[in-house]
Amino acid sequence: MLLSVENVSKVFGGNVAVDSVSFSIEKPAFVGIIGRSGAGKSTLLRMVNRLTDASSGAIRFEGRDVLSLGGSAKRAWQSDCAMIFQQFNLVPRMDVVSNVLHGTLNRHSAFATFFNLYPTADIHRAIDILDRLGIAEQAAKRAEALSGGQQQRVAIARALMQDPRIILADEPIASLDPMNAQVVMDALRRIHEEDGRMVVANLHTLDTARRYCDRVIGMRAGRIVFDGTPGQLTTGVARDIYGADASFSESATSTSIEALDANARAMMEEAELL
Ligand SMILES: Nc1ncnc2c1ncn2[C@@H]1O[C@H](COP(=O)(O)OP(=O)(O)OP(=O)(O)O)[C@@H](O)[C@H]1O
Repeated sequence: MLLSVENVSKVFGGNVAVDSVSFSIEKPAFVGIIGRSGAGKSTLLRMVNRLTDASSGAIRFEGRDVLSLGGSAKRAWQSDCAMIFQQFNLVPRMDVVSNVLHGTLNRHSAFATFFNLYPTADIHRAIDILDRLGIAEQAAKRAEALSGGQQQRVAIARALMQDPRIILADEPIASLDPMNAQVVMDALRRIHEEDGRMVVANLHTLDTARRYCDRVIGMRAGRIVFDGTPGQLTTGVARDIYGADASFSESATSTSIEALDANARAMMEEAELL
């Protein structure tokens, strides 16, 4: 068993954000977590990474309880499961390579980091990773000068600098247009396939989950209401996950260009604009 989440809950005040969630991942799969806003997806990922403390339950990686880790052991675990965020979380005014090198922060002294003194080998590695993601030519630019899709690839490069076993991606494409969303998802899928790293991604669109994931977990109001293959994720199941009524439209949760077009068309027809 690689990763196991056992009866994990998180309560904020009186609000149960994650309600006794259990699942396990046996091999380094590409797993998507879907559900409407507020379902508890972010909180769940943040508990795995130890950014948020769980209220109860256990999370084990290769049998080791990650919720009880402290100090350097906790930091080592956070290196093993790199997080990627919707808003990229780069340092905007800093150049791309330095942003990527920040991924090695845990390994260097505060002094070396403050003065941007990174070993040459790390700099070469950072550029190799950027090259692999198709953005090496952006290396010297400030992060803020890049497109959203490029910035998210810089964030992925920074994560890869940690050489993580798991990549936890919290809505990695929610801020991107469909074209950039595809580039970023393709990059994550390729990293998964070529390096054998586990990817667990919160996704807000069904079609992305169907297209990229080996397994999809559906959350509703803090609970897991679906856990299966993309093939088992029928429209009926999706309706249940999203808690939508009969007017539920798949294209409304889609990022694909065709589906968005179809959706816009339907809305315009409804408004009698066409
Ligand atoms: N730091 C916090 N303090 C209080 N309540 C919180 C906090 N973080 C999340 N919550 C609450 O926990 C619930 C689950 O939120 P969470 O962000 O995990 O959901 P989500 O499925 O990731 O949704 P979204 O896609 O909008 O981020 C929500 O009701 C939210 O308001």
